[in-house]
Amino acid sequence: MILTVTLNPAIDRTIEIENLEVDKVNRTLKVRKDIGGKGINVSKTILAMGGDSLATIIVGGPNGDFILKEAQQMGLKTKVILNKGNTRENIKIVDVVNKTYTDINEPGPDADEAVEEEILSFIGSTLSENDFLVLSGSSLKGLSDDIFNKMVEKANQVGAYTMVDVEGEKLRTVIESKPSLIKPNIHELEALFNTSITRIEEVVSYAQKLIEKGLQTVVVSMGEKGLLWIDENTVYLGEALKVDVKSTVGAGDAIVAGLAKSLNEKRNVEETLRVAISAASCVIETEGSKTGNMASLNTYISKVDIVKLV
Ligand SMILES: Nc1ncnc2c1ncn2[C@@H]1O[C@H](COP(=O)(O)OP(=O)(O)OP(=O)(O)O)[C@@H](O)[C@H]1O
Ligand SMILES: O=P(O)(O)OC[C@@]1(O)O[C@H](CO)[C@@H](O)[C@@H]1O
Repeated sequence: MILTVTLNPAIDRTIEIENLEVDKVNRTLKVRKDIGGKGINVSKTILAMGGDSLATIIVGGPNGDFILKEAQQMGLKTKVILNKGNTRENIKIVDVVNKTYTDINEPGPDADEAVEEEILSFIGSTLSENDFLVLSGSSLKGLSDDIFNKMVEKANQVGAYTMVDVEGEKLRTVIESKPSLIKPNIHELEALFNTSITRIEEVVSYAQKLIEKGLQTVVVSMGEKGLLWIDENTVYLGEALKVDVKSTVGAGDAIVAGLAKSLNEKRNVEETLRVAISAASCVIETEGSKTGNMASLNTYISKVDIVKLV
């Protein structure tokens, strides 16, 4: 089983604009609303690929109701933890002329006192060996600073595989709990080491420092430059496909979805990277954070180039 966790889901409001200008009145071309938050996107993409997962979500208020209704309509399996505060709405501005993608994310509501205990006990009682726990996205105010560590530790206790896609201090902290795999993008890796990275050799060398701390695998996504897989013995580069980018929202989540689904099916690294990159290509060809249309998935899988560097 793949269990995703979204502590801070969102309604993603995607606004298309021609030539976005700050300090001016801008008129929209199109607006759409999707249910989002990184773990929800991972579950949506797994479902679109014909896979199965359980999405654990903390929701509340009218926005929470909207998310539950949409999730049910799309056939997403959910474990719902109710919170009093209204779930957030995030703005995604796509400038269709200049091809820029701007995110404005709300912090989300405060967590009720009971929520942390509820989520930890659910994870503890649900996961067993061979399961996958996928933790991604931001947290809620009111939850412990080391909430992600606590969730990883629950999974470690039963020998489940843990995948984490979080940023900033949360990433720095969660590494101490030794998740099986983390997926920073290159900017998150730079922030982690307080440096700037230009060459692939540097990405590999910083990722190897994390492997030395006890992680099994570090997957670094690098936008149109593709993806690096680094583990104790090997390094693979998966090259991105050239596609018509409609929205990059959820590209990283599609990578995580492809990794989780393929590793859960015990595919090898090369196959896993092919699936992950192909899923991301399908998602970025899709408007907003609508579920990616996976019609091209198999064609893309056969096109992705994987290079074994070590
Ligand atoms: N412009 C692009 N052209 C082709 N592929 C892309 C492009 N941008 C992203 N991708 C694909 O999506 C993957 C993930 O992208 P990226 O590294 O930007 O993730 P991220 O920063 O975690 O994404 P997110 O925007 O979801 O936070 C890349 O590894 C690549 O396969
Ligand atoms: O604020 P967070 O939790 O870091 O990110 C939330 C978010 O930007 O991530 C998804 C795309 O990856 C969107 O659906 C959502 O709005």
